[in-house]
Amino acid sequence: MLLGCIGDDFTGSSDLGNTLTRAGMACVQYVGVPDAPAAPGVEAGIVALKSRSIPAAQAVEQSLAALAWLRAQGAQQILFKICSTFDSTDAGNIGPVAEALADALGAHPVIVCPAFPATGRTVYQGHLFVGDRLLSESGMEAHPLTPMRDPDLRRVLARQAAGAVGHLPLGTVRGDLAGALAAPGPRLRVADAVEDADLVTLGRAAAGCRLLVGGSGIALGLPGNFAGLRGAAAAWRPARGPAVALSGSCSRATLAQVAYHAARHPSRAILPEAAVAGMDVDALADWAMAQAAGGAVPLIHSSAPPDAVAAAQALFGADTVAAAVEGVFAALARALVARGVARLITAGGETSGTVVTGLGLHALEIGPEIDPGVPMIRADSGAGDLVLALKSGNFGAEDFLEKAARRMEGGA
Ligand SMILES: Nc1ncnc2c1ncn2[C@@H]1O[C@H](COP(=O)(O)OP(=O)(O)O)[C@@H](O)[C@H]1O
Ligand SMILES: O=C(O)[C@@H](O)C(=O)COP(=O)(O)O
Repeated sequence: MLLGCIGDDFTGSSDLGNTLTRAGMACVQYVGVPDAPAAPGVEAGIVALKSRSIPAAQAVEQSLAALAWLRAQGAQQILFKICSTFDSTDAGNIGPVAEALADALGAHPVIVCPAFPATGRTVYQGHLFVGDRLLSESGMEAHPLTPMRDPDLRRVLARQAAGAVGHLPLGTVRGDLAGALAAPGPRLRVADAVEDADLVTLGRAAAGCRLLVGGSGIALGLPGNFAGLRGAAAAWRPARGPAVALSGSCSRATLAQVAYHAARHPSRAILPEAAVAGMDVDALADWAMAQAAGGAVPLIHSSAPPDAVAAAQALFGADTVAAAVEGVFAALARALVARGVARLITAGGETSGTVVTGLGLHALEIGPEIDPGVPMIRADSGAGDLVLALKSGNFGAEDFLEKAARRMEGGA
Protein backbone atom coordinates (compact mmCIF):
# COMPACT_ATOMS: atom_id res chain seq x y z
CA MET A 1 0.00 0.00 0.00
CA LEU A 2 1.34 3.41 -0.99
CA LEU A 3 -1.37 5.83 0.05
CA GLY A 4 -3.34 5.30 3.25
CA CYS A 5 -6.62 7.16 3.66
CA ILE A 6 -8.93 7.64 6.61
CA GLY A 7 -12.47 8.71 5.64
CA ASP A 8 -14.69 10.32 8.27
CA ASP A 9 -17.79 8.88 6.60
CA PHE A 10 -18.80 6.30 4.02
CA THR A 11 -20.08 8.34 1.11
CA GLY A 12 -17.01 10.55 1.45
CA SER A 13 -14.77 7.50 1.37
CA SER A 14 -16.37 6.21 -1.82
CA ASP A 15 -16.04 9.71 -3.30
CA LEU A 16 -12.31 9.54 -2.57
CA GLY A 17 -12.14 5.99 -3.94
CA ASN A 18 -13.72 7.30 -7.13
CA THR A 19 -11.04 9.98 -7.53
CA LEU A 20 -8.14 7.67 -6.79
CA THR A 21 -9.45 4.88 -9.04
CA ARG A 22 -9.99 7.32 -11.91
CA ALA A 23 -6.48 8.67 -11.38
CA GLY A 24 -5.07 5.16 -11.81
CA MET A 25 -4.60 3.68 -8.36
CA ALA A 26 -5.76 0.20 -7.35
CA CYS A 27 -8.02 1.22 -4.52
CA VAL A 28 -10.10 -0.61 -1.89
CA GLN A 29 -12.50 0.93 0.63
CA TYR A 30 -12.61 -0.86 3.98
CA VAL A 31 -15.59 -0.76 6.31
CA GLY A 32 -13.97 0.29 9.58
CA VAL A 33 -10.47 -0.81 10.62
CA PRO A 34 -9.87 -4.27 9.12
CA ASP A 35 -8.74 -7.07 11.41
CA ALA A 36 -6.69 -8.72 8.66
CA PRO A 37 -3.95 -7.46 6.32
CA ALA A 38 -4.85 -5.84 2.99
CA ALA A 39 -4.86 -8.12 -0.06
CA PRO A 40 -1.70 -7.86 -2.16
CA GLY A 41 -1.72 -5.20 -4.88
CA VAL A 42 -3.80 -2.55 -3.09
CA GLU A 43 -2.11 0.77 -3.88
CA ALA A 44 -4.53 3.04 -2.03
CA GLY A 45 -6.46 1.80 0.99
CA ILE A 46 -9.34 3.81 2.46
CA VAL A 47 -10.48 3.00 5.96
CA ALA A 48 -14.03 4.36 6.11
CA LEU A 49 -15.09 5.40 9.59
CA LYS A 50 -18.35 6.89 10.77
CA SER A 51 -16.51 9.46 12.84
CA ARG A 52 -17.80 12.78 11.52
CA SER A 53 -20.50 13.31 14.13
CA ILE A 54 -19.35 11.26 17.12
CA PRO A 55 -17.61 12.73 20.22
CA ALA A 56 -14.17 14.09 19.28
CA ALA A 57 -12.24 11.77 21.64
CA GLN A 58 -13.81 8.72 19.96
CA ALA A 59 -13.10 10.11 16.50
CA VAL A 60 -9.45 10.57 17.48
CA GLU A 61 -9.21 7.05 18.91
CA GLN A 62 -10.77 5.44 15.82
CA SER A 63 -8.65 7.52 13.45
CA LEU A 64 -5.44 6.56 15.27
CA ALA A 65 -6.44 2.90 15.05
CA ALA A 66 -7.00 3.32 11.30
CA LEU A 67 -3.61 5.05 11.02
CA ALA A 68 -1.86 2.19 12.81
CA TRP A 69 -3.40 -0.35 10.44
CA LEU A 70 -2.58 1.69 7.32
CA ARG A 71 1.04 2.14 8.44
CA ALA A 72 1.29 -1.58 9.11
CA GLN A 73 0.27 -2.11 5.45
CA GLY A 74 3.19 0.10 4.37
CA ALA A 75 1.33 3.35 3.59
CA GLN A 76 3.88 6.10 2.93
CA GLN A 77 1.49 9.03 3.03
CA ILE A 78 -1.80 9.54 4.87
CA LEU A 79 -4.85 11.45 3.68
CA PHE A 80 -7.60 12.31 6.15
CA LYS A 81 -10.73 12.62 3.98
CA ILE A 82 -13.25 15.13 5.30
CA CYS A 83 -16.37 16.56 3.70
CA SER A 84 -16.12 19.10 0.89
CA THR A 85 -18.53 21.22 2.96
CA PHE A 86 -16.24 20.84 6.00
CA ASP A 87 -19.04 19.19 8.03
CA SER A 88 -18.07 19.51 11.69
CA THR A 89 -19.00 21.37 14.87
CA ASP A 90 -16.94 23.65 17.12
CA ALA A 91 -16.15 20.54 19.19
CA GLY A 92 -14.54 18.86 16.15
CA ASN A 93 -13.87 16.51 14.68
CA ILE A 94 -11.61 17.82 11.90
CA GLY A 95 -9.19 19.79 14.11
CA PRO A 96 -8.70 17.21 16.88
CA VAL A 97 -8.30 14.30 14.43
CA ALA A 98 -5.93 16.23 12.14
CA GLU A 99 -3.75 17.24 15.10
CA ALA A 100 -3.69 13.73 16.57
CA LEU A 101 -2.70 12.23 13.20
CA ALA A 102 -0.08 14.94 12.68
CA ASP A 103 1.37 14.27 16.16
CA ALA A 104 1.56 10.54 15.46
CA LEU A 105 3.20 11.09 12.08
CA GLY A 106 5.43 14.04 13.02
CA ALA A 107 3.78 15.88 10.12
CA HIS A 108 4.37 19.61 9.62
CA PRO A 109 3.00 21.42 7.66
CA VAL A 110 -0.39 19.86 6.99
CA ILE A 111 -2.38 21.20 4.03
CA VAL A 112 -6.13 21.43 4.72
CA CYS A 113 -8.30 21.87 1.64
CA PRO A 114 -11.89 20.64 1.13
CA ALA A 115 -12.24 22.13 -2.39
CA PHE A 116 -14.03 19.95 -4.98
CA PRO A 117 -14.65 22.21 -7.99
CA ALA A 118 -16.52 19.52 -9.99
CA THR A 119 -19.30 19.77 -7.40
CA GLY A 120 -19.01 23.53 -6.94
CA ARG A 121 -16.94 23.58 -3.74
CA THR A 122 -14.13 26.13 -3.94
CA VAL A 123 -11.94 27.81 -1.32
CA TYR A 124 -10.91 31.44 -1.82
CA GLN A 125 -9.51 33.89 0.76
CA GLY A 126 -9.90 31.08 3.29
CA HIS A 127 -13.67 31.00 2.70
CA LEU A 128 -15.60 27.98 1.42
CA PHE A 129 -18.12 28.48 -1.38
CA VAL A 130 -20.75 26.09 -2.74
CA GLY A 131 -21.40 27.34 -6.25
CA ASP A 132 -21.76 31.11 -5.94
CA ARG A 133 -22.92 31.02 -2.30
CA LEU A 134 -20.86 31.07 0.86
CA LEU A 135 -21.01 27.78 2.77
CA SER A 136 -23.21 29.44 5.41
CA GLU A 137 -25.87 30.26 2.79
CA SER A 138 -25.66 27.00 0.85
CA GLY A 139 -28.24 24.99 2.78
CA MET A 140 -25.49 23.49 4.95
CA GLU A 141 -26.42 25.97 7.68
CA ALA A 142 -29.49 23.74 8.25
CA HIS A 143 -27.72 20.36 8.32
CA PRO A 144 -29.34 18.11 10.96
CA LEU A 145 -26.05 17.14 12.65
CA THR A 146 -23.32 19.56 11.57
CA PRO A 147 -24.87 22.94 10.69
CA MET A 148 -22.21 25.09 8.98
CA ARG A 149 -22.85 28.72 9.83
CA ASP A 150 -19.34 30.18 9.36
CA PRO A 151 -17.79 30.10 5.86
CA ASP A 152 -14.28 31.16 7.03
CA LEU A 153 -12.46 27.84 7.33
CA ARG A 154 -9.55 29.43 9.20
CA ARG A 155 -11.94 30.47 11.96
CA VAL A 156 -13.87 27.20 11.91
CA LEU A 157 -10.69 25.15 12.22
CA ALA A 158 -9.14 27.46 14.82
CA ARG A 159 -12.15 26.86 17.08
CA GLN A 160 -11.55 23.11 16.87
CA ALA A 161 -7.74 22.95 16.94
CA ALA A 162 -5.31 23.36 19.83
CA GLY A 163 -2.61 24.90 17.60
CA ALA A 164 -2.69 27.95 15.33
CA VAL A 165 -4.16 27.78 11.82
CA GLY A 166 -2.37 29.29 8.83
CA HIS A 167 -3.46 30.11 5.28
CA LEU A 168 -2.07 29.40 1.82
CA PRO A 169 -3.78 32.06 -0.35
CA LEU A 170 -4.50 31.37 -4.02
CA GLY A 171 -1.56 33.55 -5.10
CA THR A 172 0.76 31.35 -3.07
CA VAL A 173 -0.79 28.11 -4.35
CA ARG A 174 -0.21 29.40 -7.90
CA GLY A 175 3.15 30.97 -6.98
CA ASP A 176 5.94 29.85 -4.66
CA LEU A 177 4.02 27.04 -3.00
CA ALA A 178 7.12 24.97 -2.28
CA GLY A 179 8.69 27.98 -0.53
CA ALA A 180 5.55 28.59 1.51
CA LEU A 181 5.34 24.94 2.57
CA ALA A 182 8.99 24.94 3.61
CA ALA A 183 8.64 28.21 5.58
CA PRO A 184 8.07 28.05 9.33
CA GLY A 185 4.52 28.70 10.42
CA PRO A 186 1.39 27.08 11.84
CA ARG A 187 1.08 23.34 11.37
CA LEU A 188 -2.46 23.30 9.92
CA ARG A 189 -2.66 25.51 6.80
CA VAL A 190 -5.96 26.09 4.98
CA ALA A 191 -5.24 26.20 1.25
CA ASP A 192 -7.25 28.11 -1.33
CA ALA A 193 -8.18 26.19 -4.52
CA VAL A 194 -10.77 27.18 -7.12
CA GLU A 195 -9.93 24.85 -10.01
CA ASP A 196 -8.81 21.24 -10.35
CA ALA A 197 -5.44 22.58 -11.53
CA ASP A 198 -4.94 24.21 -8.09
CA LEU A 199 -5.65 20.88 -6.40
CA VAL A 200 -3.24 19.05 -8.69
CA THR A 201 -0.60 21.69 -7.84
CA LEU A 202 -1.25 21.21 -4.12
CA GLY A 203 -1.14 17.43 -4.44
CA ARG A 204 2.10 17.43 -6.39
CA ALA A 205 3.72 19.89 -3.96
CA ALA A 206 2.63 17.67 -1.08
CA ALA A 207 4.71 14.71 -2.27
CA GLY A 208 6.88 14.98 0.84
CA CYS A 209 4.05 15.72 3.27
CA ARG A 210 3.22 12.83 5.57
CA LEU A 211 -0.37 13.98 6.12
CA LEU A 212 -2.96 15.85 4.09
CA VAL A 213 -6.48 16.81 5.12
CA GLY A 214 -9.14 17.44 2.51
CA GLY A 215 -12.05 16.51 0.31
CA SER A 216 -11.58 14.08 -2.56
CA GLY A 217 -10.23 16.96 -4.67
CA ILE A 218 -6.98 17.07 -2.71
CA ALA A 219 -6.31 13.53 -3.97
CA LEU A 220 -6.30 14.58 -7.65
CA GLY A 221 -2.55 15.22 -7.75
CA LEU A 222 -1.41 12.49 -5.37
CA PRO A 223 -1.33 9.40 -7.65
CA GLY A 224 1.16 11.21 -9.90
CA ASN A 225 3.64 11.22 -7.01
CA PHE A 226 3.88 7.43 -7.00
CA ALA A 227 5.79 5.56 -9.71
CA GLY A 228 4.73 2.30 -11.40
CA LEU A 229 1.03 2.20 -10.49
CA ARG A 230 -0.93 -0.72 -11.94
CA GLY A 231 -4.43 0.69 -11.36
CA ALA A 232 -7.72 -1.20 -11.07
CA ALA A 233 -7.28 -4.84 -12.04
CA ALA A 234 -10.64 -6.46 -12.81
CA ALA A 235 -13.18 -5.20 -15.34
CA TRP A 236 -16.45 -4.00 -13.79
CA ARG A 237 -19.41 -6.38 -14.15
CA PRO A 238 -23.02 -5.11 -14.30
CA ALA A 239 -25.46 -6.26 -11.61
CA ARG A 240 -28.87 -7.69 -12.47
CA GLY A 241 -31.68 -8.08 -9.96
CA PRO A 242 -33.98 -5.99 -7.77
CA ALA A 243 -33.03 -2.37 -7.06
CA VAL A 244 -34.14 -0.32 -4.03
CA ALA A 245 -33.26 3.24 -2.97
CA LEU A 246 -33.03 4.37 0.67
CA SER A 247 -32.61 8.01 1.67
CA GLY A 248 -32.00 9.45 5.13
CA SER A 249 -30.44 12.61 3.74
CA CYS A 250 -32.20 15.94 4.28
CA SER A 251 -29.74 17.91 2.14
CA ARG A 252 -31.00 20.19 -0.63
CA ALA A 253 -29.84 18.04 -3.55
CA THR A 254 -31.36 14.90 -2.05
CA LEU A 255 -34.70 16.63 -1.41
CA ALA A 256 -34.89 17.46 -5.12
CA GLN A 257 -33.88 13.90 -6.07
CA VAL A 258 -36.49 12.41 -3.73
CA ALA A 259 -39.22 14.67 -5.19
CA TYR A 260 -38.19 13.74 -8.75
CA HIS A 261 -38.05 10.03 -7.99
CA ALA A 262 -41.28 9.89 -5.96
CA ALA A 263 -43.15 11.39 -8.92
CA ARG A 264 -42.02 8.50 -11.13
CA HIS A 265 -41.55 5.46 -8.86
CA PRO A 266 -43.33 3.99 -5.83
CA SER A 267 -42.15 5.60 -2.62
CA ARG A 268 -42.80 5.42 1.12
CA ALA A 269 -41.88 8.06 3.70
CA ILE A 270 -40.60 7.19 7.18
CA LEU A 271 -41.77 9.74 9.74
CA PRO A 272 -39.38 10.47 12.61
CA GLU A 273 -42.09 9.76 15.19
CA ALA A 274 -42.69 6.32 13.65
CA ALA A 275 -38.96 5.59 13.66
CA VAL A 276 -38.69 6.60 17.32
CA ALA A 277 -41.74 4.48 18.23
CA GLY A 278 -40.41 1.44 16.31
CA MET A 279 -41.45 0.24 12.85
CA ASP A 280 -42.41 -2.96 11.06
CA VAL A 281 -39.32 -3.10 8.88
CA ASP A 282 -40.17 -6.51 7.39
CA ALA A 283 -43.44 -5.20 5.97
CA LEU A 284 -41.60 -2.27 4.38
CA ALA A 285 -39.00 -4.59 2.90
CA ASP A 286 -41.74 -6.88 1.52
CA TRP A 287 -43.43 -3.87 -0.08
CA ALA A 288 -40.16 -2.68 -1.65
CA MET A 289 -39.27 -6.10 -3.07
CA ALA A 290 -42.75 -6.47 -4.59
CA GLN A 291 -42.37 -3.09 -6.31
CA ALA A 292 -38.86 -3.92 -7.50
CA ALA A 293 -40.06 -7.24 -8.92
CA GLY A 294 -42.28 -5.21 -11.28
CA GLY A 295 -39.24 -3.31 -12.58
CA ALA A 296 -39.64 -0.11 -10.52
CA VAL A 297 -36.96 1.38 -8.27
CA PRO A 298 -38.89 1.82 -5.00
CA LEU A 299 -37.73 4.53 -2.64
CA ILE A 300 -38.00 4.51 1.15
CA HIS A 301 -36.96 7.81 2.67
CA SER A 302 -37.07 10.01 5.75
CA SER A 303 -35.86 13.06 3.79
CA ALA A 304 -37.60 16.18 5.05
CA PRO A 305 -37.14 19.95 4.73
CA PRO A 306 -35.34 21.97 7.44
CA ASP A 307 -38.51 23.05 9.31
CA ALA A 308 -39.73 19.44 9.63
CA VAL A 309 -36.27 18.27 10.75
CA ALA A 310 -36.11 21.06 13.34
CA ALA A 311 -39.60 20.17 14.64
CA ALA A 312 -38.68 16.47 15.03
CA GLN A 313 -35.44 17.39 16.77
CA ALA A 314 -37.25 19.74 19.15
CA LEU A 315 -39.69 16.97 20.01
CA PHE A 316 -37.29 14.06 20.54
CA GLY A 317 -33.75 15.49 20.60
CA ALA A 318 -31.46 15.51 17.54
CA ASP A 319 -29.40 12.47 18.56
CA THR A 320 -32.47 10.37 19.38
CA VAL A 321 -34.13 11.07 16.02
CA ALA A 322 -30.93 10.48 14.08
CA ALA A 323 -30.25 7.19 15.88
CA ALA A 324 -33.85 6.00 15.45
CA VAL A 325 -33.98 6.84 11.73
CA GLU A 326 -30.56 5.34 11.10
CA GLY A 327 -31.60 2.22 13.01
CA VAL A 328 -34.60 1.77 10.71
CA PHE A 329 -32.42 2.06 7.60
CA ALA A 330 -29.86 -0.44 8.92
CA ALA A 331 -32.59 -2.98 9.72
CA LEU A 332 -34.28 -2.31 6.40
CA ALA A 333 -31.07 -2.91 4.47
CA ARG A 334 -30.57 -6.24 6.25
CA ALA A 335 -34.17 -7.23 5.46
CA LEU A 336 -33.72 -6.28 1.79
CA VAL A 337 -30.49 -8.25 1.43
CA ALA A 338 -32.15 -11.24 3.06
CA ARG A 339 -34.86 -10.95 0.36
CA GLY A 340 -32.35 -10.83 -2.49
CA VAL A 341 -31.88 -7.16 -3.33
CA ALA A 342 -29.05 -6.86 -5.89
CA ARG A 343 -28.74 -3.08 -6.30
CA LEU A 344 -28.97 -0.78 -3.29
CA ILE A 345 -28.75 2.99 -3.51
CA THR A 346 -28.37 4.92 -0.28
CA ALA A 347 -28.46 8.71 0.08
CA GLY A 348 -26.73 10.42 3.00
CA GLY A 349 -23.35 9.95 4.61
CA GLU A 350 -24.51 8.89 8.08
CA THR A 351 -27.30 6.85 6.52
CA SER A 352 -24.93 5.06 4.16
CA GLY A 353 -22.51 4.39 7.03
CA THR A 354 -25.29 2.83 9.06
CA VAL A 355 -26.40 0.67 6.14
CA VAL A 356 -22.95 -0.56 5.20
CA THR A 357 -21.91 -1.34 8.77
CA GLY A 358 -25.35 -2.82 9.50
CA LEU A 359 -24.86 -5.21 6.59
CA GLY A 360 -21.51 -6.31 8.00
CA LEU A 361 -19.69 -5.59 4.72
CA HIS A 362 -15.88 -5.59 4.81
CA ALA A 363 -14.01 -4.55 1.65
CA LEU A 364 -15.66 -2.59 -1.15
CA GLU A 365 -14.50 -2.63 -4.76
CA ILE A 366 -14.78 0.80 -6.41
CA GLY A 367 -16.40 0.80 -9.85
CA PRO A 368 -17.29 3.39 -12.51
CA GLU A 369 -18.61 6.86 -11.63
CA ILE A 370 -22.37 7.53 -11.79
CA ASP A 371 -22.22 11.28 -11.13
CA PRO A 372 -19.27 13.39 -9.88
CA GLY A 373 -18.14 11.98 -6.53
CA VAL A 374 -20.39 8.89 -6.58
CA PRO A 375 -19.07 5.58 -7.92
CA MET A 376 -20.73 2.17 -8.05
CA ILE A 377 -19.37 -0.16 -5.42
CA ARG A 378 -19.38 -3.96 -5.19
CA ALA A 379 -19.36 -5.97 -1.97
CA ASP A 380 -19.89 -9.54 -0.89
CA SER A 381 -23.01 -9.41 1.29
CA GLY A 382 -22.65 -13.01 2.45
CA ALA A 383 -25.69 -13.82 0.29
CA GLY A 384 -23.81 -12.98 -2.94
CA ASP A 385 -22.73 -9.92 -4.86
CA LEU A 386 -24.30 -6.63 -3.85
CA VAL A 387 -23.78 -3.48 -5.89
CA LEU A 388 -24.24 -0.21 -4.03
CA ALA A 389 -24.12 3.52 -4.59
CA LEU A 390 -23.44 5.58 -1.47
CA LYS A 391 -24.60 9.06 -2.44
CA SER A 392 -23.43 12.06 -0.52
CA GLY A 393 -26.35 14.27 0.52
CA ASN A 394 -25.47 17.08 -1.82
CA PHE A 395 -24.13 15.14 -4.79
CA GLY A 396 -25.86 13.89 -7.91
CA ALA A 397 -28.23 15.18 -10.59
CA GLU A 398 -32.01 15.30 -10.03
CA ASP A 399 -32.53 11.89 -11.64
CA PHE A 400 -29.68 10.30 -9.68
CA LEU A 401 -31.68 7.50 -8.01
CA GLU A 402 -33.09 5.98 -11.23
CA LYS A 403 -29.89 6.70 -13.14
CA ALA A 404 -27.83 4.84 -10.54
CA ALA A 405 -30.12 1.80 -10.78
CA ARG A 406 -29.87 1.88 -14.58
CA ARG A 407 -26.09 2.28 -14.65
CA MET A 408 -25.67 -0.59 -12.19
CA GLU A 409 -27.29 -3.01 -14.62
CA GLY A 410 -25.11 -1.79 -17.44
CA GLY A 411 -27.37 0.92 -18.93
CA ALA A 412 -26.37 4.38 -20.02
N1 LIG B 1 -36.91 13.53 8.99
C1 LIG B 1 -35.81 13.61 9.74
N2 LIG B 1 -35.78 14.37 10.85
C2 LIG B 1 -34.66 14.47 11.59
N3 LIG B 1 -33.51 13.84 11.31
C3 LIG B 1 -33.47 13.07 10.20
C4 LIG B 1 -34.63 12.92 9.37
N4 LIG B 1 -34.30 12.11 8.36
C5 LIG B 1 -33.03 11.76 8.55
N5 LIG B 1 -32.51 12.33 9.65
C6 LIG B 1 -31.15 12.19 10.15
O1 LIG B 1 -30.36 13.25 9.61
C7 LIG B 1 -29.05 12.79 9.35
C8 LIG B 1 -28.72 13.06 7.88
O2 LIG B 1 -27.37 12.85 7.70
P1 LIG B 1 -26.77 12.08 6.46
O3 LIG B 1 -27.34 10.71 6.31
O4 LIG B 1 -25.28 12.15 6.63
O5 LIG B 1 -27.21 12.95 5.21
P2 LIG B 1 -26.34 14.02 4.41
O6 LIG B 1 -25.37 13.25 3.58
O7 LIG B 1 -27.35 14.76 3.60
O8 LIG B 1 -25.62 14.85 5.41
C9 LIG B 1 -29.03 11.30 9.70
O9 LIG B 1 -28.50 11.10 10.99
C10 LIG B 1 -30.50 10.93 9.64
O10 LIG B 1 -30.82 9.80 10.42
O1 LIG C 1 -16.68 15.59 0.22
C1 LIG C 1 -17.89 15.42 0.10
O2 LIG C 1 -18.72 16.34 -0.03
C2 LIG C 1 -18.40 14.01 0.18
O3 LIG C 1 -17.42 13.11 -0.18
C3 LIG C 1 -18.84 13.71 1.56
O4 LIG C 1 -18.05 13.54 2.45
C4 LIG C 1 -20.26 13.71 1.71
O5 LIG C 1 -20.79 13.56 3.02
P1 LIG C 1 -22.38 13.57 3.18
O6 LIG C 1 -22.90 14.85 2.60
O7 LIG C 1 -22.67 13.43 4.65
O8 LIG C 1 -22.90 12.40 2.42
